[in-house]
Amino acid sequence: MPAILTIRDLRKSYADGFEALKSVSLDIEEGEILALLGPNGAGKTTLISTVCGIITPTSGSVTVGGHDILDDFRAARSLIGLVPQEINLEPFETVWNTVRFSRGLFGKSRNDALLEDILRKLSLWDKRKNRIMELSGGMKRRVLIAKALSHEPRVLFLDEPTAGVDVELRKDMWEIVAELKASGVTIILTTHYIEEAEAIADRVGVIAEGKLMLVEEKAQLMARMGQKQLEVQLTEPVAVLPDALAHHDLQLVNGGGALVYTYDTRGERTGITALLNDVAQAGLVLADVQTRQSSLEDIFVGLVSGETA
Ligand SMILES: Nc1ncnc2c1ncn2[C@@H]1O[C@H](COP(=O)(O)OP(=O)(O)OP(=O)(O)O)[C@@H](O)[C@H]1O
Repeated sequence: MPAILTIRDLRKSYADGFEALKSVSLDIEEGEILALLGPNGAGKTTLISTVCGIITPTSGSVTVGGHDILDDFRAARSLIGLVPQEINLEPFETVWNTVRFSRGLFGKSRNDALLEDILRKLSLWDKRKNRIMELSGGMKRRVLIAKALSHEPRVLFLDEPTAGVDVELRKDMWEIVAELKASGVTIILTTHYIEEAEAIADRVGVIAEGKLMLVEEKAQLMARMGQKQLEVQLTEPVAVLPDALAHHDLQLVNGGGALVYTYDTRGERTGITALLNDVAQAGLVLADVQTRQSSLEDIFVGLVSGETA
């Protein structure tokens, strides 16, 4: 799949000198869902706002569908839909007018059938004549999505779509995102919720202190999550790994005082029994054993705290 969005060496320093983005590079493929995870203040909104032309980058480049966001702003921006974090709707306007005006702002010709389709998909059709002020918080969030889709963007940014919403609405949002993907829209969403990234993303990016620390297929991250480590502490340290243990995936740690064995919990066999037999055969005596499972949360916390996961 070709990249629909290309971000190269993007940097943003705010007027007070604060460096909110430090050389971010990223390619986003057409039709994928990318979740950007990061703690408060990591730079997620700055990244999205820069791509959407709300913030001017200090350096670097961004292209959307081949259009540069600075040199060819209108063409680039017309391919993007943005669902912001804050609800920024006109309270006295009706749902229908809100969505219709938004399409008009992008200079697109009137297309009531398309808007009807969008509102129906978002379960807002029955509310089309209601004023925004008469809607629940969850419905307002749906209107934000309808508004962002009104000019038929190919890339949709959702900035923390489920922050502060109840569990039911969160699940609804996930379904909406899945349907949008099925209709061919590329989706980039920011979130604090690791389970949200697990539930809906094809790829997961972790951003911390303005840097993109990792971008990886969710399936690969999940495979990493499936890994467990067994640490075998020895009564007497050894200088080198005995030959009899060479065929096991082992690391000697703690100055030779412990062996770390990494295994896949999803495999049919973990290999632990064979390993412990071989350890005994090699004449090593166990003082203690413990296991540790790495999760996406471990990986995330390790990355954002500057430690390796
Ligand atoms: N206009 C500004 N001037 C100076 N610093 C700013 C400005 N806007 C944002 N920042 C700083 O840039 C950093 C990144 O902010 P940003 O809003 O991009 O983070 P975020 O990852 O979206 O956070 P959150 O998850 O809390 O929404 C923060 O330290 C923030 O204080």
